[in-house]
Amino acid sequence: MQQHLSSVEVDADSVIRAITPALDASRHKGQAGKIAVIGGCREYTGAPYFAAISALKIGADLSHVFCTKDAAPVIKSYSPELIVHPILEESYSVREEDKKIISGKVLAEVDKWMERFDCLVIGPGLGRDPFLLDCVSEIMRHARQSNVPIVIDGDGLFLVTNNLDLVSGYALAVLTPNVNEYKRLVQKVLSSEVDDVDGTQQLVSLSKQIGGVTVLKKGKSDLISDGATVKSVSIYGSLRRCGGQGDILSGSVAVFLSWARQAASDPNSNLSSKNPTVLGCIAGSAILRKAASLAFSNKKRSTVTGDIIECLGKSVEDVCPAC
Ligand SMILES: NC(=O)C1=CN([C@@H]2O[C@H](COP(=O)(O)OP(=O)(O)OC[C@H]3O[C@@H](n4cnc5c(N)ncnc54)[C@H](OP(=O)(O)O)[C@@H]3O)[C@@H](O)[C@H]2O)[C@@H](O)CC1
Ligand SMILES: Nc1ncnc2c1ncn2[C@@H]1O[C@H](COP(=O)(O)OP(=O)(O)OP(=O)(O)O)[C@@H](O)[C@H]1O
Ligand SMILES: [Mg+2]
Repeated sequence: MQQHLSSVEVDADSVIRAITPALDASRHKGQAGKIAVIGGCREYTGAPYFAAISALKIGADLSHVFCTKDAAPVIKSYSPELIVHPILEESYSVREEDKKIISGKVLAEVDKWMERFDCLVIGPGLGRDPFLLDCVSEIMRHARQSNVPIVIDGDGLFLVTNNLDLVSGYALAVLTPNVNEYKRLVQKVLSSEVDDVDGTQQLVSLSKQIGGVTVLKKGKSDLISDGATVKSVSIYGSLRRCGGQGDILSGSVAVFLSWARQAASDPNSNLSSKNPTVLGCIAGSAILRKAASLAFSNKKRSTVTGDIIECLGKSVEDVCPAC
């Protein structure tokens, strides 16, 4: 009989404690993380907001959003905490002959900031406009050249699934597919259907086939693989499946991934042999689930994504007290 590969449930609290930086009076603004979300268009303004504000609520210092011109005032009005750049354009607002100039301008705007970012989150509420996605492909290429980690979610996964070279072999890329997004990835990369019997082995194959990119497959348990191992996070979350929880997750993974890289660079740390993208996924998933559980215990059926975001701080504090 064929042996099935099983995932290992991780001690997520230990990971969170190992990578979360201590709050220290000598640290300056920015050291706890500068995150940028590339997303937000005419239809979706909630998703990029959820991802960006979650990064701040977990403990990042600065959170930017690069979105379309018409999404920007809406996102700004949700929160003064976010730095919002109204730079992306959709096809409907661009003449064919202006596309080259405009995409050059978009790229120049993002490039001004690129090297300062600790992580990009690409895709929450991005939409699927072809011109916009072409610009975002260029942004991804530049992020990769600058060694900036990227978390790819939502419509970013639509883009990447159809252009695997954008991430293939990039060790600092994380894909966070939901059930649908995973199905499309498996079909494209492995030319097969999702294996419900030996899903763990299939996840490893998927990650390997994209050159060791870390994949966080969302579901009842979140499964994380970089092609070498499979870790599982099954901490109880909530019974509510309101939209936006994946967006929280993407912002959360971005912060913890940045912290994991920072922690591993300390010569006294024993994290240097661990993959920071995997550590970031473990911590991000666990904190979202803990926050969802706290929110659900208060709000039950009326729990919405904003309630979960309000519990992110406590879910970090319970594991890693600030002082
Ligand atoms: N407030 C906002 O601005 C938000 C904006 N968002 C943004 O929307 C964009 C598109 O992302 P997405 O997630 O809606 O697209 P996709 O994955 O194709 O799902 C579409 C449909 O698939 C189904 N379905 C889903 N899960 C399933 C499951 N487990 N098992 C079975 N079926 C399942 C379900 O369809 P139904 O049940 O109606 O048939 C679902 O409605 C993207 O940019 C994202 O960031 C969101 O982040 C939410 C908050
Ligand atoms: N069946 C489930 N049981 C428990 N938790 C789940 C389940 N499905 C998803 N989750 C939790 O919700 C989080 C978001 O997963 P989900 O599949 O809703 O993402 P999504 O569809 O991308 O969300 P979004 O609406 O933000 O786009 C996961 O990380 C996981 O913690
Ligand atoms: Mg999603």
